[in-house]
Amino acid sequence: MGSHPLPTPVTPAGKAGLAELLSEPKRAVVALDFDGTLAPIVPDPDQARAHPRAVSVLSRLAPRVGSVVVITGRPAGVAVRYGGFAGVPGLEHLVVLGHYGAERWDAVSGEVHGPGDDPGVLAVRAELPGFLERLGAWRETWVETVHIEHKDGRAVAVHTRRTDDPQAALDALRGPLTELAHRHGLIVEPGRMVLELRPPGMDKGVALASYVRENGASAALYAGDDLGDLAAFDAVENLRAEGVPGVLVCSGSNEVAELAARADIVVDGPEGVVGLLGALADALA
Ligand SMILES: O=P(O)(O)OC[C@H]1O[C@H](O[C@H]2O[C@H](CO)[C@@H](O)[C@H](O)[C@H]2O)[C@H](O)[C@@H](O)[C@@H]1O
Repeated sequence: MGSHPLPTPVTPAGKAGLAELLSEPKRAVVALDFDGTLAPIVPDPDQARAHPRAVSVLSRLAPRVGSVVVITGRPAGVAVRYGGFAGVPGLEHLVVLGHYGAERWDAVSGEVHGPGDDPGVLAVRAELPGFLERLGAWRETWVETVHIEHKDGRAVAVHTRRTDDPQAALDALRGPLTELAHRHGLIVEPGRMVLELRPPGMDKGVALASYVRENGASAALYAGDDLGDLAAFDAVENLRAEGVPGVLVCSGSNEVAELAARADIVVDGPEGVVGLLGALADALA
C-alpha cells in the first residue's frame, strides 16, 4: 500500500468520475501534464526532471488502466527524456503528446510524429534577441536574465523566473510579445513565469478530447497545474456533459489559482500528484 489515501473528490461530478474510473479502469484514460505536475518546478527549464517516484508509480498504474498519456507544452521527445519514460517496464503503451498535442510520441514505436518547423516561429526566433534588446529601458535591470527556450522550430518560450522580479518582468513583456506573436501569425500561451509564442490551432483540450475518443474511454482523469491546462479542464467538463465521467485534479501551487477553483481534487504539487497516482494504483491492485 502507498502512504497516501485516495482522496474523495469535492464535487458530485468528480465523485462520479472517480467511481467510473475505479469500476471500469481498463476503459479509463489517465492524462497528466508534465512540468509542475509530474516534474517539480525548478529555475532552469533544462534541469526539470520527473519527480523521483513518478516513473515507478506510473509503471504500477499504467497496466491497471486503459491508457496513460502525458500532455505537455514541451516537445514530446524532451518530455520523454526529462521524464525518463522510454524503455520502462509497465510503460510499454505510454503516449506523450507534445507541443500542446501537435506532436505525438508512443512507447511502442519510440518515434515522434508531428508537424515540421513553423515559419512564424522561425521568424520570431530570428527577431527575438534584437526585439528584447530594443526594449532598452530594461536592459540594465532584468532583461539580461530573461531565458529564451527554443522548442524545436515549433515554439519559443520567454521565461522570467530567474529575473529579480519575475511577475513584473512577465507583465512588462506580455504586451510587446503579444504584438510580436500576432505579427507572425502566432499566439501567446501564458504559463508559470513564462510567455510562449506558438502556432494557433491546437491546445490540450483538443488533444485530450480526441485522445479520449480514440481510446473509446468510459472515464478520464486529468491532472495539471498551469494556465495551459485549463483547456484540458474544459475538455473534461465537455466530456462529462456528453456522458463520459471525469475527474479534474489540480497540482496546487502558490502561482496559479484558476485550476484549484475548478478542480475536484487539489493535491500539493508533484509530490501530491505522485501520492494520488500511487493511491489509485493501490486501489486498482
Ligand atoms: O505543459 P507543461 O508540461 O506544464 O509545460 C509548460 C511549460 O513548462 C516549462 O516551464 C515551466 O517549468 C520550468 C521548469 O520547472 C520552469 O522553470 C518555468 O518557470 C515553468 O514555466 C517549460 O520550460 C515550457 O517550455 C513549457 O511550455
